[in-house]
Amino acid sequence: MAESQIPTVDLSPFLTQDDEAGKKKAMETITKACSEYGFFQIVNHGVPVDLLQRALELSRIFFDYPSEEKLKSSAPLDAPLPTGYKTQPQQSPDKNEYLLMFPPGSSFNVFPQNPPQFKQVLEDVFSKLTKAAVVVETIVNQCLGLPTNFLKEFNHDRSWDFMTALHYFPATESENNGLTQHEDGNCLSFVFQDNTGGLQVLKDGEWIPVMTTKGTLIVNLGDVIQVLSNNTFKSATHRVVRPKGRSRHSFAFFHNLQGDKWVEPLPHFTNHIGKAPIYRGFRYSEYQQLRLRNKTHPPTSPQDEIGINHYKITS
Ligand SMILES: O=C(O)CCC(=O)C(=O)O
Ligand SMILES: [Fe+2]
Repeated sequence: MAESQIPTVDLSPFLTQDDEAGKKKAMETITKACSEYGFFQIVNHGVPVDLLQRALELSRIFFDYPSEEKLKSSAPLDAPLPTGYKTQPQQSPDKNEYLLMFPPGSSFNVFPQNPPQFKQVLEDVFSKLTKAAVVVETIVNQCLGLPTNFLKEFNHDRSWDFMTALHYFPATESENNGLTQHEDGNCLSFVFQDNTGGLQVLKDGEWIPVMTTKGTLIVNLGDVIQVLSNNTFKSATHRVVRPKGRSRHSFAFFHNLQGDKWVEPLPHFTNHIGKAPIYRGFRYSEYQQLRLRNKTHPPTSPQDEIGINHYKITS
């Protein structure tokens, strides 16, 4: 029987106290989790618990509206990713609908008019999660033994960060896929979900259900960190399974890299330690476009989706 929880890390030693022992303990837990499977959860992260709950409530109200209302906040595809309300293509195995936004103030954003408080709450959650992500990125930087502020400087442009509010439809008798097994393409992702559960992480070949308590944020590493660290830290494999008889609501926040950035294994994890690079370098926007195509034109077989192995050096 698999352990039913992923490790929980208290971020207060980094935010409010000068607690060296607390920091050390947190870093040991994060290093272990990131080396093995790329997932952990955080508490005392600085994002108010009430705000996270409010966002889930308003999201539920929004997704309960009829299609005509939701489609009012649908936008054409002119941003790095489509913003506003979207449904998955008919042939997609992912049975969800979502609302996507870039940082508050981005000209790409299209917000629903209703419920009226939704826009403000989405913007507040986004801003708070941005701050939490910078803190976690700094900790990951330290866990990887990189020079101080290396990741912060490498990933200094926040304009490609994005967030989705997700609604998963209840499972049918024959089928329960909500979001197919995948790794995220970005640097770090944060997820919070309602008490329905359904998020699962692959750990030692077993799917572990991630049940969260109110206010806990789930963190997973993405492909950019895996490539930069030459597989020292893992991009987490995860999926969403839909329960029967009830909808599921969640939010995913993507601490993302600006598209022009060049991504390749860092010398710290290659030349400096006499290890061959596992990936060839690539421009991040190219990878994001390939991944977007997986969504807009889902391949017949999910195994044919393009992931980070596209850049793996094979010989
Ligand atoms: O809805 C969730 O819990 C996870 C979402 C996710 O993994 C994603 O959007 O990449
Ligand atoms: Fe994901």
